[in-house]
Amino acid sequence: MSHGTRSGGPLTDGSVPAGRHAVVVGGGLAGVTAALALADAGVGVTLLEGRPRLGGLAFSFRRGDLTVDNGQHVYLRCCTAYRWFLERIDAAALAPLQDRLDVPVLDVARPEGRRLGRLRRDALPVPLHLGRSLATYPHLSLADRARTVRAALALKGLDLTDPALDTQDFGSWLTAHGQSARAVEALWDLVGVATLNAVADDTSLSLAAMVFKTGLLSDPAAADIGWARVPLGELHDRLAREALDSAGVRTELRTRVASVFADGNGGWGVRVPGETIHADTVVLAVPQREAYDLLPAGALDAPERLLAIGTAPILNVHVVYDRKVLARPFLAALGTPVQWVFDRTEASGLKRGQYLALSQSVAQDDIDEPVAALRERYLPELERLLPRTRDARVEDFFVTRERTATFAPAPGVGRLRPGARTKAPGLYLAGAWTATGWPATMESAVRSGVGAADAALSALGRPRPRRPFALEEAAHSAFPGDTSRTFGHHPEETGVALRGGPGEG
Ligand SMILES: Cc1cc2nc3c(=O)[nH]c(=O)nc-3n(C[C@H](O)[C@H](O)[C@H](O)COP(=O)(O)OP(=O)(O)OC[C@H]3O[C@@H](n4cnc5c(N)ncnc54)[C@H](O)[C@@H]3O)c2cc1C
Repeated sequence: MSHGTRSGGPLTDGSVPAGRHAVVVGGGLAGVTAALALADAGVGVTLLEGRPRLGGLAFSFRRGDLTVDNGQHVYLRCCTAYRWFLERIDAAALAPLQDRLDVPVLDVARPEGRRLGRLRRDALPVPLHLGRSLATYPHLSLADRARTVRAALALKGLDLTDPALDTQDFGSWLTAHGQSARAVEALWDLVGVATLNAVADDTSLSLAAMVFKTGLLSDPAAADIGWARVPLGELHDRLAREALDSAGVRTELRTRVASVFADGNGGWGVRVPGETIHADTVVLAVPQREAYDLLPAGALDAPERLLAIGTAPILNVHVVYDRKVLARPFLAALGTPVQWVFDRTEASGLKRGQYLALSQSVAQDDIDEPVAALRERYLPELERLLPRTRDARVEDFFVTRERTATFAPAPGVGRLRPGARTKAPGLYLAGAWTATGWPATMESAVRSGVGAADAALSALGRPRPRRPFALEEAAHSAFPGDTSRTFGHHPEETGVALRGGPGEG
């Protein structure tokens, strides 16, 4: 960037009208969303990202001829905000959803040998849509299956607006509702570990109930799984950048923000190396620790709470075989340290053989292990899981480590997560870790970006869209009284004019 002092926004002639400049700090999904939402509403936006790419925690890199994702990412049909985001950047076709939820679950630790089960849905109303699948799920005893249905119905009855839920842990609740250790392993943690990045004992009942209610007990199609058939960078970096460019957002990569300060004229100064950018609105869409460092004094009542939000690691183990060893696009595993295995061959550009990525959540035990130790641990496990690997040659083996992949969804985390508004006028927070009601997901990141943009537009007095943005309705139905959310206050005031949003037409 050049040196000097200037206003944010598209700086072609420096004549952007006052009251319409926003700087968004952080080019992850939250920041890109906030920038798009503000620009779509007519605000001049500068997006500042410290790294040489957009996409934050969901990105790709090159390794020889392969394009590798730092971690396998999936989303569900109920992720309405992330689905909007995909549409907005013209990428929905590149990350399609299953027609119907169908998860192969392979147990390799049964005395009688390997056994494949499936979690899938029928076209029946909730909760019958899962009835047949649960009734025939071979990884649970008959008694466990019956008790699972009873617990699911009890979960469905929980009031997500009850703050007491966040003080309890999901594991104790499951035990109190008759769930055996096996039911937790083969069902509740199978889903929960992948979506929450914590085992039931370490998870807030509030967040767990939100995930299971929204994903499995709201709409029959809610848990249909979607994932990118191209590298994540194609979506979150290249196509996001194209959308930002055509919306008129000025995007600066490799531009790390050093501080944010009140400029004395009712606006904000944003310091980057060699320069200060002035703006009326600043959205901090950075991780919680960085937000803590950048927040001016007095912007939050208890900023130290941000530092109390824990983090949790995810490890991805990448193995390239010289031949095809897995016939399905993905599977979940039981009775082995391997959790979920995805076929990445096509997305990575591999021309010969097969490339598998093992997505290992709750990876505290593995995250600092040397590659050699991980190789020794996981290759034999893959031989147990996928017999065809026994004759295959390993062409490449490497790992990607994300030590702070998500915030830890521990009991009590709910009261630590701030909303989009701060006490400082014109300064907003976004990020998957803010108070969206969702665990640390792409959905939470996009929702937070919409929430921050919405709060900013409301304060700027920007015209509201005729129709409330559909996310608002979706959020209300999931969290009817969640006052920590930052979508607007009343229907005609809510939502951001997001092009291509499902409520438009
Ligand atoms: C391995 C892995 C697997 C995952 N799997 C899934 C999944 O299957 N499904 C799912 O929904 N979610 C998944 N997630 C979570 C999901 O990726 C995140 O929740 C989401 O991407 C967070 O987006 P964000 O914008 O809130 O934050 P981030 O992605 O952290 O973005 C913050 C950005 O701010 C930038 N920044 C920080 N400080 C500054 C500064 N001072 N100046 C300028 N820029 C700055 C950072 O460089 C970064 O780009 C996974 C995450 C990981 C790591």
